[in-house]
Amino acid sequence: QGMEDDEDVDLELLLDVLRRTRGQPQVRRESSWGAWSDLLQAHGRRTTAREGARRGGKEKAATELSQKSSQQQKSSRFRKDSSDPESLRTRDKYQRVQADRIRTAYRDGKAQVRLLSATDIVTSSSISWDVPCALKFYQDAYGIVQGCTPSTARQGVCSRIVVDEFGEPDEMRDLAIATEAAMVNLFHQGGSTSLAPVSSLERLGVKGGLLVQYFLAKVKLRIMREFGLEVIYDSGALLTRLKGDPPRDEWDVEPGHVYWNPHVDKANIPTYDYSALLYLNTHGKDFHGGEFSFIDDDADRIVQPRAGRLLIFTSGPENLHQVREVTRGTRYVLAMWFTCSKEDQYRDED
Ligand SMILES: O=C(O)CCC(=O)C(=O)O
Ligand SMILES: [Fe+2]
Repeated sequence: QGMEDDEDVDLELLLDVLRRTRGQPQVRRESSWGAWSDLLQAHGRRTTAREGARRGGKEKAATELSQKSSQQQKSSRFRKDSSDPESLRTRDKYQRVQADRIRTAYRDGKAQVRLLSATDIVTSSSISWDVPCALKFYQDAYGIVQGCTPSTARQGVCSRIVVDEFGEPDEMRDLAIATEAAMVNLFHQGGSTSLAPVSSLERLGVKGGLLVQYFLAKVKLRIMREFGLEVIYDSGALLTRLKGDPPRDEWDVEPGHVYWNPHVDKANIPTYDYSALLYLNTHGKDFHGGEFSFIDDDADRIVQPRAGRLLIFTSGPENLHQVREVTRGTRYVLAMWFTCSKEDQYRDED
């Protein structure tokens, strides 16, 4: 027993990560501190426009699978916080797929590919890297929602997308200040402090609260546009502060807490479909360490946080990732998750 379910997830698709960019992404290098982007430029030259992408056999198979999936929509159902056997089975299966991905892909000595450094600025509207979707993984949570579930509109292709200057410097600074104020006298786990902003709008103050609501809506619209979706629903948000030198005080409920575990967002909350990270400050300037890394079988692919940078990606096992340990300074991020399941959308009472 045990292993049979794993075959449902088409993980061999993950073995050959397709790297393609869409349109004509442009990246400029900031002249002041740090110097890097040759790798990126080399990458850009090798990529082809998404529209011109060849539809290979794997993608065709993925389309067929997606069509088949839509006919079997009600085959299983995950319910958040539920202990019914179906939900427990789904959660258990998702955790096993995550463990499998970690076992295969998380190891020392891998190639380190920097997709974007903090000093690179994406000047085109966005830059994207495509990865094959783990389609079955999406189906099992609540069925397929055409026009929303990752890849249903895109022949089995999932993505990682970066938009720079999504938030203005002033907005990012104001939100970081509001976050810092809201986190006074809050419990923390070692270097990590998190706050669910939607249920703590008063705590964030008028400006901070408005900024969170504004960016939730703006990010949602951007995801719909980037992925060509008809609908999408909120599924939760978190403001997180990571400190390189965590204070050893009475608010520390878990000294030495490890927040840099590799994980699949959807393995932890099966109804998540799209993940978004809006960085409020900048690697190398405001903090050291704290890089975001996609953990692929062949390489780690790194995006360094930069104030105003939006990183969005599909939440399934095609996007195993980690945030690396912050070694110095303080890092702020607004993380947001979205679902295609109307029934599972975030409600304040949750
Ligand atoms: O802060 C980041 O860059 C990533 C955070 C993350 O992966 C998560 O909260 O699930
Ligand atoms: Fe995550």
